Amino acid sequence: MALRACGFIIFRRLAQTSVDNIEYLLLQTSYGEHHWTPPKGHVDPGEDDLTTAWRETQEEAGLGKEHLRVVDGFLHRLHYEVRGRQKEVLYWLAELQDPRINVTLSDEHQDYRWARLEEACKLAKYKDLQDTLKDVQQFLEKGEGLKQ
Ligand SMILES: Nc1nc2c(ncn2[C@@H]2O[C@H](COP(=O)(O)OP(=O)(O)OP(=O)(O)OP(=O)(O)OC[C@H]3O[C@@H](n4cnc5c(=O)[nH]c(N)nc54)[C@H](O)[C@@H]3O)[C@@H](O)[C@H]2O)c(=O)[nH]1
Repeated sequence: MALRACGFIIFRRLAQTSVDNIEYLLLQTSYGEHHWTPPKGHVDPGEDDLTTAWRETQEEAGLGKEHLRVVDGFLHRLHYEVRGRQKEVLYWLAELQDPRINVTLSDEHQDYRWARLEEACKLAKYKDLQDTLKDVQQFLEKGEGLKQ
């Protein structure tokens, strides 16, 4: 069976009225190649996808429903291979309501970064993830998904 993981692309705006200061949250694994991704993780047996996204975001970043506003109408799917197995990753989009809220990491990650698009794309070195972040940026720059 294919691997399946779910999570959130989380962004914050330091000035809530502007779209030119959007930052994305990326976490760096404390294992393997120390790669950077948004919070996400494997779907447990019987768990629905969005529940997984919330659970993993809480576990990996310490952020929950009280901190995040989910953006309607955005869901991206990535497909890549991990150790010879196909993996599907679903990302919803959410805004950190108060940009001053702290991120709390678990043992699975050793660092995190709030990064603007260009830096986020450098950290997230996979083209499919970079393209997803660029799509998010365009979506937000069109004014979609933003609460003024
Ligand atoms: N010690 C150790 N332990 C590990 C290791 N590996 C896992 N653990 C354990 O698993 C638990 C985590 O479980 P969850 O949190 O539930 O799941 P996920 O969040 O799904 O976690 P993963 O890290 O398994 O999955 P990915 O992020 O998908 O990375 C897998 C590979 O895919 C590539 N890759 C990543 N992102 C992209 C992308 O966007 N685009 C493309 N194209 N490629 C991408 C990249 O090459 C990468 O190496 C940890 O607690 C560990 O116990 C490991 O190497 N050493």
